[in-house]
Amino acid sequence: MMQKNELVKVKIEDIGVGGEGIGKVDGYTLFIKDTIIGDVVEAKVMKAKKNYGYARLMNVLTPSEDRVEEVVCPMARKCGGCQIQEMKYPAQLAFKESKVRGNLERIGEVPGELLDQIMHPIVGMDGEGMQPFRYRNKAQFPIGTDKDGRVTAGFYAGRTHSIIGNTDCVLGVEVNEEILNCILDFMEEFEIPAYDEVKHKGLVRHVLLRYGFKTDEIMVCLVINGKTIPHCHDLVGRLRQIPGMTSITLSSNTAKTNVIMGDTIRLLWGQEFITDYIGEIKYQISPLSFYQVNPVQTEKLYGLALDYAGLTGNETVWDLYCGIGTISLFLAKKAKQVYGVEIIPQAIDDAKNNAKINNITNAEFYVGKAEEVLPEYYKEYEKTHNGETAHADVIVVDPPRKGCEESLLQTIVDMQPEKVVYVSCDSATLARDVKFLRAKGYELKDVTPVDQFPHTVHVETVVLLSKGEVDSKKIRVEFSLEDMDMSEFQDGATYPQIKEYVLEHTGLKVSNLYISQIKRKCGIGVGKNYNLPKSEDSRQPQCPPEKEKAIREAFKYFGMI
Ligand SMILES: C[S@@+](CC[C@H](N)C(=O)[O-])C[C@H]1O[C@@H](n2cnc3c(N)ncnc32)[C@H](O)[C@@H]1O
Repeated sequence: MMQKNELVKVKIEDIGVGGEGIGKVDGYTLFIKDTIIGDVVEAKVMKAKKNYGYARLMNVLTPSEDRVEEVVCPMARKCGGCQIQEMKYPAQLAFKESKVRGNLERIGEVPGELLDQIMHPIVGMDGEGMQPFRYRNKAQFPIGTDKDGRVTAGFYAGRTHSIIGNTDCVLGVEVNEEILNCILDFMEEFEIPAYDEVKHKGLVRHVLLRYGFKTDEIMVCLVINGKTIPHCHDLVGRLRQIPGMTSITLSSNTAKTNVIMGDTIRLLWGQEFITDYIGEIKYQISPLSFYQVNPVQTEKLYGLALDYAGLTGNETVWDLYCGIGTISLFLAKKAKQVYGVEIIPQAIDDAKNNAKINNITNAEFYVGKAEEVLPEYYKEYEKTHNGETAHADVIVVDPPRKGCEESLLQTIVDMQPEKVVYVSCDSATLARDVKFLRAKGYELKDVTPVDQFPHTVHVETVVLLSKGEVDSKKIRVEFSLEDMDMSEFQDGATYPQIKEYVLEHTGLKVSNLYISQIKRKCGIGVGKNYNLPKSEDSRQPQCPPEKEKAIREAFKYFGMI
């Protein structure tokens, strides 16, 4: 075990979830902030536990060859928003790719040989060797007072309430700085106080900025500890001079809370939303809407999801955790019907509205928890359709970091879609869920990481799973729609009628397969290939005697025998 204040020399081998470099000294693990893979550093142990500890970087003894010569944002270390800005971009991508692969192997128990075949290189931002900045379409700056008593905008210094002034975050668009300076000058001039988190006093708390990359529309929303802002007309007059200004609003948040936005939005000028596009789909984005922050990479991510879904226009698709329907609407253009499920009612309102403005009529949206809505729909469908299971061709999930609940994954398996497309922002929970789906017979077919958040440790991944030998206990029966038995139209009762009769009179559930087997036995014609196995080695389950008896009773009742 290390001792506090001990000076150690460490080679950094990995990056932790919080962005700290990780190195080992005689088997003892140390986490050291502001280091990157390949650095050899001198560090001082600050906190020592039994098997691991935290150390402070004292000197970079030998810099990693992946270190950038000059860090673009001088605030990067203090701010903590960009954990790996000191790493060259290609090295960031390599790190993220190996993180996804490592989690799939370790947590997901996906064999390395399989990943060699199905995992594609990470999709980074364009430009070989470039350092991608200015990719975020959304920024939220806290407003406070600096030590000289001047109003300032910036970010909170780690674990404190004090704001370090920085009006130009290099991940955001350049116009943000002009807007913030305009607001700060206005506040200075009219002596409008910034909010003080500790005293719960003052007025202006945060400024939310959004920018439409395809439309150049700008949104400004001031979050205030009150209902109005004095000299509001003056502020609006200044802000609307900025080219692209489209929406100026106030959000009232008078609660003593860390939550940034208040519940109500008041329009000051323009309209309450800005418009932007992902691909050809138009989205109206209001201050409270969830919208992906990196539109360039989002288009690539959704393009992959669409590609993996392999739609031809005949499919029924579920988009679970659909937010404002971004993926749903992307897929709706190529599917027969899309159902979206999302927990936040406001997001579903946005989704419905977005469907409307794009003239999309084959997308329906439900508010609720995916793990409740889908299983309930499945059970209800079975009840009202005589034991038939609800059908889905493709199920897309894009859950938050914690991944999907097991009950939801089980319902997905029960529904047996041909394809499951999993979009994930946490490869550890993705790996856990992939393990579950593979154990239930789904095959992992493709894995592609996408870098949505350059300079941070986060990485998105999209994977495709296909229906394989689902549930090894059941024997696979293959048949297609073309083989469907049409003879029922000549022979008295339909399959659902027979099923209903059997269920009502005996409480037994019988399948189409069993009905067709007994029809054959009774010499009632069935379609030529109906339920005959396609491959030589397929074996069909045989109808048990009590079900045969019940089916024969139904045939008698319908005058078929
Ligand atoms: C990673 S976002 C994906 C949103 C959307 N697919 C997109 O790309 O814009 C996850 C979404 O899941 C929603 N959510 C969280 N828990 C949920 C649950 N249990 N059931 C349904 N939606 C949930 C969140 O509100 C959020 O909109």
